[in-house]
Amino acid sequence: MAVSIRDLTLGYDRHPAVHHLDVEIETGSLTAIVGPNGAGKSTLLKGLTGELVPLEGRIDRKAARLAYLPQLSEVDRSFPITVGAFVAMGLWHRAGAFGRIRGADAARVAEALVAVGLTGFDKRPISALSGGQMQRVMFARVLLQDARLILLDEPFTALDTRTAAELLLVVKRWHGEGRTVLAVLHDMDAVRKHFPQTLLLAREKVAHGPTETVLTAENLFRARQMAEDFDDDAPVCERGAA
Ligand SMILES: Nc1ncnc2c1ncn2[C@@H]1O[C@H](COP(=O)(O)OP(=O)(O)OP(=O)(O)O)[C@@H](O)[C@H]1O
Repeated sequence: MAVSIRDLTLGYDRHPAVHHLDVEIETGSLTAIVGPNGAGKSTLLKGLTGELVPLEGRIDRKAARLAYLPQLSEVDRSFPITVGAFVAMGLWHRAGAFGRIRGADAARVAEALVAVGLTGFDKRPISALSGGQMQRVMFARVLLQDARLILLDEPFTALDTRTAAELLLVVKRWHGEGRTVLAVLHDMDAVRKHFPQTLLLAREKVAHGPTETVLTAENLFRARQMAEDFDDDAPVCERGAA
């Protein structure tokens, strides 16, 4: 098991956004996390990275190192850093936070840029990139992290068809290499076509398992109904109080 989630409640200012979640993620699985807006999908990824500490329950993960691709909108693209330096951050596990990137590592950065179709972009400032190019740069950084557990938050949103298709191939390569991949997605057709496992979330788990058994009309209807009842002012643990 790559990730074991037990009775997990996550939230902000003690208001729960993910409620009493029990999920086991198999090692080497390729899982889509889907659900209505505000369902807690990004929150769950932040719990898995450790950015958010559980209000209740626990997360056990086998992999010591994970890679996380945040939503593009969360990345400060005005920060004065070159593409090469941004991608090289993926090598921190080798070089240390203040280590210098040189020799073989510089070659690795160049290779990662080639792999995402950005050959020769290393000296450009990230502020000069389009959204799709920036998304490719973030994929290159994940490539260098060489992590067994990879978390992707809306990796294909706002990309043109070609860029999305190319980055999907990168995700499939990670899956082929036996890495565990979890991706928050909104495009149900893409999920049905390319993601064998799905977790359908509406603050609580609606369903988890093989995609065709999860994305049924009945489950999607239930998730929508649960979304209508979302209460951002709910106390920290309604179920516990009941
Ligand atoms: N930093 C934050 N501070 C306070 N509340 C937050 C914060 N981030 C998210 N929330 C709230 O937590 C709930 C779940 O949000 P989350 O972003 O996890 O949902 P999501 O399923 O990823 O939604 P979307 O599909 O719209 O991206 C929402 O009610 C949201 O307003």
